[in-house]
Amino acid sequence: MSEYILETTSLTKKFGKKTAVDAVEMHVKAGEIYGFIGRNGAGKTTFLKMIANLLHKSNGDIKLFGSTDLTPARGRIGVLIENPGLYPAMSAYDNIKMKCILLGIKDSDKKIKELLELVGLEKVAKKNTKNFSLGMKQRLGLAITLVNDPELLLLDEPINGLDPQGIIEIREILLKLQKRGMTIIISSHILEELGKIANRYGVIASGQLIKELTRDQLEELSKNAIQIEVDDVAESIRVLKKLNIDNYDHEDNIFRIYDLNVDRAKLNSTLVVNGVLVSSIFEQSESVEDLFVDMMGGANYV
Ligand SMILES: Nc1ncnc2c1ncn2[C@@H]1O[C@H](COP(=O)(O)OP(=O)(O)OP(=O)(O)O)[C@@H](O)[C@H]1O
Repeated sequence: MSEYILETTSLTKKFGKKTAVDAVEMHVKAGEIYGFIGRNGAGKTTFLKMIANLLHKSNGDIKLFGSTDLTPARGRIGVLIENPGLYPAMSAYDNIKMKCILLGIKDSDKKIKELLELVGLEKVAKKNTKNFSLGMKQRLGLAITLVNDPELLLLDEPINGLDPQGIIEIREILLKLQKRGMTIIISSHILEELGKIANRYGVIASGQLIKELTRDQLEELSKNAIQIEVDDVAESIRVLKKLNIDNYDHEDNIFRIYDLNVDRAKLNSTLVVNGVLVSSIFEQSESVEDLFVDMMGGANYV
């Protein structure tokens, strides 16, 4: 069986000539919180809608729970995309009850109370939802999404428009759900908040999944390092070995050395003596925020 709960291959959606999702290959493992990051219009909602069968794909494949038989698999997911769609004249309790009735769940009282408690709305259970704050509405929407005990939750911008307290509340609920074994995909353009809870990230820009990386990889990238750009990778590796520098990695011709005590002048001159052209050498410390901005195409990207 596939190690992924969700796996897409070349998943594509075109609206006329516009390619909103462009050959996306996403990989989500069981138990992860997957942060799906991209600017407005990058293609997050369109992607999630295809997974949830709210939009037909133009091309590519979707595998859910290791299977391409998506009808039963979709019964195991919960979806909160765009507004929660509440009945404003009904109480929080009755809004959840409506979903239970729709799904044919009988004797739902215990379940409804548990869900209200999970999302911190037990004290306002009998109040009409029309006077709820945005945060309360989102939490109720989440509770409704959980009625069928989904194993995978798709949340599209669930913290959009929430105040800091509202964001913290949603974050805590998601962490509780993860502890229970749920897998969660959460899309957002608010990088900082995802940075705190996600285990894996997918960065999307102009419909393309630019990068997938784990939290460990992200932390590694945001560690302080001496960064050097060289013209000869093989020779540089030999020089680093000669200088007993082994705490480094490199991507193409850019090396990142994580030992900040390395003598930069000596490093530079040794490389040059060995025929390596060094086009830059500097200490780099990039915040997680900056890293994401870079991956999404820079601060001025539109
Ligand atoms: N039904 C549609 N018809 C035509 N174009 C569409 C349609 N839905 C989305 N698009 C376009 O596809 C692109 C991706 O939109 P999408 O809503 O998926 O992005 P997003 O990352 O979710 O951004 P946002 O958070 O602003 O919704 C955008 O350029 C959008 O204008």
